[in-house]
Amino acid sequence: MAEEQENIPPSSPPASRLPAPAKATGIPLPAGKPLAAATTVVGKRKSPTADLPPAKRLSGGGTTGIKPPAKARAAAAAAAPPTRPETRSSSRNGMRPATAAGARTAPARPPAATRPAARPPATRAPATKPAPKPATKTAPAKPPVAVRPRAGIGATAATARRPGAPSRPAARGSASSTQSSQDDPDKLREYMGDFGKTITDNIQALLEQERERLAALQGHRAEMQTTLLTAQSEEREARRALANASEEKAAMAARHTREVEDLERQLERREREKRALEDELARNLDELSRERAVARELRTELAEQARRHMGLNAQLTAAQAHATLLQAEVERAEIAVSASKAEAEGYRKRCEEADLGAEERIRLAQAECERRVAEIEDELRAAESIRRKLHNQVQELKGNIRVFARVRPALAHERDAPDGLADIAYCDERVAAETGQSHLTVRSRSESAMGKEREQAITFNFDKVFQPKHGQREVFEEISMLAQSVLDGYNVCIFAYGQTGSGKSWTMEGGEGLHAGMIPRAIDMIFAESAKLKDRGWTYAMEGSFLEVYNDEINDLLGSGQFDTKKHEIKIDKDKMTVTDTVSLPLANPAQVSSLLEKARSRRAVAATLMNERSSRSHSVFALKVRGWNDATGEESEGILNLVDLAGSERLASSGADKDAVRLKETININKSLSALADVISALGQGAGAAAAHVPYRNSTLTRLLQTSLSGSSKTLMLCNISPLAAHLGETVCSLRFATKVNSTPAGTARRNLK
Ligand SMILES: Nc1ncnc2c1ncn2[C@@H]1O[C@H](COP(=O)(O)OP(=O)(O)OP(=O)(O)O)[C@@H](O)[C@H]1O
Repeated sequence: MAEEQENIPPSSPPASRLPAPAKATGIPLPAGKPLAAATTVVGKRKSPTADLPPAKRLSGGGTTGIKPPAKARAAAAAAAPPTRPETRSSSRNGMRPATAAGARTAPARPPAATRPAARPPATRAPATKPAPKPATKTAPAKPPVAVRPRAGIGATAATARRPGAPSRPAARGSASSTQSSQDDPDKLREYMGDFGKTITDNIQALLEQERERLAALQGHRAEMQTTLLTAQSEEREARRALANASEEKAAMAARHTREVEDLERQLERREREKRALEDELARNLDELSRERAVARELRTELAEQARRHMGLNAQLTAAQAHATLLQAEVERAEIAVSASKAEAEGYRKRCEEADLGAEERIRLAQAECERRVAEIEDELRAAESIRRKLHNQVQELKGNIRVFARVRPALAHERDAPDGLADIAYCDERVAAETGQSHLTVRSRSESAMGKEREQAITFNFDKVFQPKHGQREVFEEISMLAQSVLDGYNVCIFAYGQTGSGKSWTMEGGEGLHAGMIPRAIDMIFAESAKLKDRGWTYAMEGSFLEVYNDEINDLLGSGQFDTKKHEIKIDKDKMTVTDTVSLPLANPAQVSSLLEKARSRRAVAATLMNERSSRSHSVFALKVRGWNDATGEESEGILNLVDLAGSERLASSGADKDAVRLKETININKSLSALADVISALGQGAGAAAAHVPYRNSTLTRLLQTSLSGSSKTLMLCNISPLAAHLGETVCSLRFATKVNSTPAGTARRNLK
């Protein structure tokens, strides 16, 4: 049983909460007490004889030989009242009515264990000490012997139960009867016989009573055992039910946990849904408020529209009234117009008469005007002729062969050149402008044969010196007059001369926009001026060609195919020069000239790729032929503008030609052609007529190509390009000497090609 109790989980419900079967037994279990205790209590359960005190029952058991169950005995021992020894002695005595009376009265007493501790122990009490209370209670069931009308016994019994009541009259009665019996032996014997019989009857009655009780106790014991078995089976049932209930509880707890989790998840979902709904509600509320605002605006607008509508209605009414008024006025006006028409008709007739006179006057005025215009045009043409003459005179005064020097700026990568920049000094620009002459001085340092360092300063005079700071615009300002001369029917030849990299191509072709060189600027100007001269009756037609002279041979830069392989011949007939098999393109506007230049440039680049780098080793000649005619005057003119980019003027050593046969041939040809050019210019400077020297045009292809442009009737300008680097100083001095030689040539007189 103890083991089973240990198996009960601590959380098991108290016995009082056990399921129904436990209750069905009708055995009340004390709340909060373990089942074992309850069982013990069951063992003590009140039987039909429960009114007997446990001590008495045990005592009876001991007398009858019926032993209660061991546990009952133990419980009885634990709960045995201290009166047991007394009881046992009484039982053994068996003859003392006081003891019997005490035994009978015992059931009315409370259990000994519950008696107050202050009660004196029974062992110390006198054997005759009766039980204090219940004697009177049991009396009605079986009248004690003591109450029989026999005075002696009654007195004895009363004395035995209540020894402490000496004042009772029964005691006194007993004493007097003892006295009388001593006096009368027969009475005494009779008394004793009666007494013995009574005693025997009483004992018999008591025995009978005890037997009945024993039988009742045995029946009760069997009943108790049955009840115990039933209780045990019920207990097992209860335990099974408890285990089932525990399992069920655990399952329920798990289910409950799952349900709680499900509910929590549902709760979270609901929370989320709630939040989403709240958000949506907020949005809807926002939208609603916006809608309301829109509705308010619409209502306001509607009210405004209604107000306006009413206003318009009022205006319409007013306008209709006004229209009615106007209608009446129009009708009046129509009448007035009819009257005016009639009046106008009268005026028209008078005007026609006046027009006839006016037309005559206008015709006369127009004739006068035309006469004046003709006079003015004649004056203009005369002025134009004078301008041309003056212009030519200015050019003549300036010289038909003019030389400019131009020093280019040092390029970014040249500023840190090891030898630095050459020491070149320029004259004062104001002095140069006043005198029309300018110069530059080049200083060089060299060692003499004696090992002395000597400084040499060479000054070169030119018509104009352009410093590195001067741009393309300033250079062209000095050249523009020559370009104008082409329109006037003069041949103009502009050379760019100098060593490789000195800025010849930059000067002639230049870059974009502000950096445009002399060729595009001259072309633009010629087209612009020809357009202006249209007012004075002049019409111009232009065509261009672009040739290259390389190793004294001509290549057409505008020809077909990638590279010109044709053999070209120069033919001159009566001051008219032509080159066979070359292309001359008509040019109607500057854009066409630009595309022509671009084509020539690209072909030159291809040629350079196929035959080494030769752009600086060849002369390029762009020729713009300008033919003009004046329908008013019948005048005609033809001029050619030659813009020549000469090959680099390097000396043999510095060109590296001494190590390379191709370069040697190039250099020889370049020097030959440049020398021939110098000779031609020199010869031209010696004047025309009888004293005129032979001009050696035929000494080189270049001079022959430029023959018509260099002859006495042309205007020539040489631009000597100079590098600013000290490393190029030797070549610079050579170029400047060559340019000075050209510049020192006496100028001839240019001739205008008029027909
Ligand atoms: N006045 C200038 N201002 C700015 N840059 C210049 C000027 N003159 C020349 N240059 C630059 O100097 C470099 C050499 O000039 P360019 O090619 O005109 O020399 P070149 O004498 O024609 O040479 P090549 O004989 O090889 O054709 C070019 O990069 C050019 O842009």
